[in-house]
Amino acid sequence: MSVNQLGSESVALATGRPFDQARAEAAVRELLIAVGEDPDRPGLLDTPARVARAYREVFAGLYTTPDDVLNTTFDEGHQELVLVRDIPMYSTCEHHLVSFHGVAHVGYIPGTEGRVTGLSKLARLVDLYAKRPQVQERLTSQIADALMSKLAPRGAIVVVEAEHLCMAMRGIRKPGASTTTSAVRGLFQSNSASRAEALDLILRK
Ligand SMILES: Nc1nc2c(ncn2[C@@H]2O[C@H](COP(=O)(O)OP(=O)(O)OP(=O)(O)O)[C@@H](O)[C@H]2O)c(=O)[nH]1
Ligand SMILES: [Zn+2]
Repeated sequence: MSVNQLGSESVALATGRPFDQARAEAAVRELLIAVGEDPDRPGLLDTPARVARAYREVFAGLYTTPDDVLNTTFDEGHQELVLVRDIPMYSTCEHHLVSFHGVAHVGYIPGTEGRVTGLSKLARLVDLYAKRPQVQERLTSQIADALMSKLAPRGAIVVVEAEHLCMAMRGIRKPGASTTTSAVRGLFQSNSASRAEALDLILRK
């Protein structure tokens, strides 16, 4: 079984520990008490278990590797850009544990053998890294680096556009502010014309 199916043997890559439902529930209950709530009132009785399950889902990428995702390649002989735009993306800011969300655009130029992967695998790769405590810059780079190491393309380009709820619902309170990050590798780094062409396709509305 693939570890990305979140089976009982799934363990976090960083710590080697599996998801601990009981511990997560206890932590949520404790948090409710800390903010002055009564976790035993009827509306909150099931909340710790529910939130723990939600966290397991939101952080599923802690238990998944690119090998689980980029496991299908086709020998298409395609030598030009492959680009999937506007992949919906929900991640979690590691500073405040609230969502940042938006879209990711993922492109690559296949290697000399022209091997390509399934289009859905690019979206799975975005999910894998988004479903971890993250910062947007690292999320963007990790997607590009995984593409380079697993597909050996001539180049990879990733652009993420997101709104950070930690900047919208609290703190500086600027809803609508959008952050764009890019990561370019290989040909897109060395050849400014290729980079400009891809960025034009990616950012064209
Ligand atoms: N570069 C970067 N910064 C982020 C990201 N997500 C959140 N941040 C920022 O992380 C910073 C954390 O700053 P701190 O001063 O430690 O925390 P804070 O007091 O809650 O900061 P404010 O949000 O300004 O109230 C904030 O400026 C956030 O906007 C991200 O993905 N990338
Ligand atoms: Zn934040």
